[in-house]
Amino acid sequence: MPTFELGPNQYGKAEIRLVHVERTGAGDRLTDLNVSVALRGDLAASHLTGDNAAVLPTDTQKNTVYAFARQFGIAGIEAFATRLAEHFVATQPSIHEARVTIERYPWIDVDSRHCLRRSGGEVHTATVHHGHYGTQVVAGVAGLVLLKTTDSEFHGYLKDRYTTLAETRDRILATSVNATWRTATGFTDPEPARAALVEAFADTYSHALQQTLFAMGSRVLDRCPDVVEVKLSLPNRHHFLVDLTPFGLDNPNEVYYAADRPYGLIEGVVRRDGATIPPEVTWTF
Ligand SMILES: O=c1[nH]c(=O)c2[nH]c(=O)[nH]c2[nH]1
Repeated sequence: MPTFELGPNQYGKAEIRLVHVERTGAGDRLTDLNVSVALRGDLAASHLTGDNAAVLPTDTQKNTVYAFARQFGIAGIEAFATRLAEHFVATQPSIHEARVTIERYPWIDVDSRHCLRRSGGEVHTATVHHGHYGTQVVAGVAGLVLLKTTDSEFHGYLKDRYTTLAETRDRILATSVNATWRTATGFTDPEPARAALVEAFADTYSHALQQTLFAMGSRVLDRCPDVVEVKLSLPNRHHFLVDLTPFGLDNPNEVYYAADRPYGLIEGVVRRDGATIPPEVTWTF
């Protein structure tokens, strides 16, 4: 009968998506992190016999990350990771080593108040349809990630027996803009359309992402006379306020869990009155 032994092992909560908003009078400061924790120590029994006496649950590790963000803020990712790693080793005798890895996603201020754009990842697109009908140019932008730390509400919606969503008068609104626009005349500079999308997202007080979508499309039509219609596909990147009350902490719109899926997907076309889509032009969102 062969015998086997347990080799090196570690465990922890990976990819804890934490968004921290420091609300200052001079504009909100956003920190967007992906935190992973790995712990090592006297953990053989949990693997060999199922005895969990030495196991600090990964769920607890996740809670600690959110609670520390509220209690201590996030001055820098090195300091935040060090505080967490030291905590796990100092407070749990069974844990001898901790590795905390943090990725920080950089954001750029769109205005001096509440709107930011995530840097990198944005793609500009162009699709040309050419045939007996002439040439149709569809230009666009994809992966343009925008976020407002406030000026967004969602309430007054339908409720049925399956509804659990709480109405909110103040939430984070974030999306990754996928937009295409069709011009009547062919080539056009995409920058004014892109700028109009960002500007409308920033300055529209939102009651729903649907309303923001229409405002964004309308702003493009307003600013770009040669654009006939705009198609928008806006994933609602949900940010859920973390309930810190079990840890004796309040959460005045400061610590959020950034969920990646599932997400709402709000899509629509905004066009000039009377604009017709040539049947030859097949839209792709
Ligand atoms: O802006 C929103 N539109 C919705 O249709 C919706 N549905 C939901 O659960 N949250 C939101 N937010």
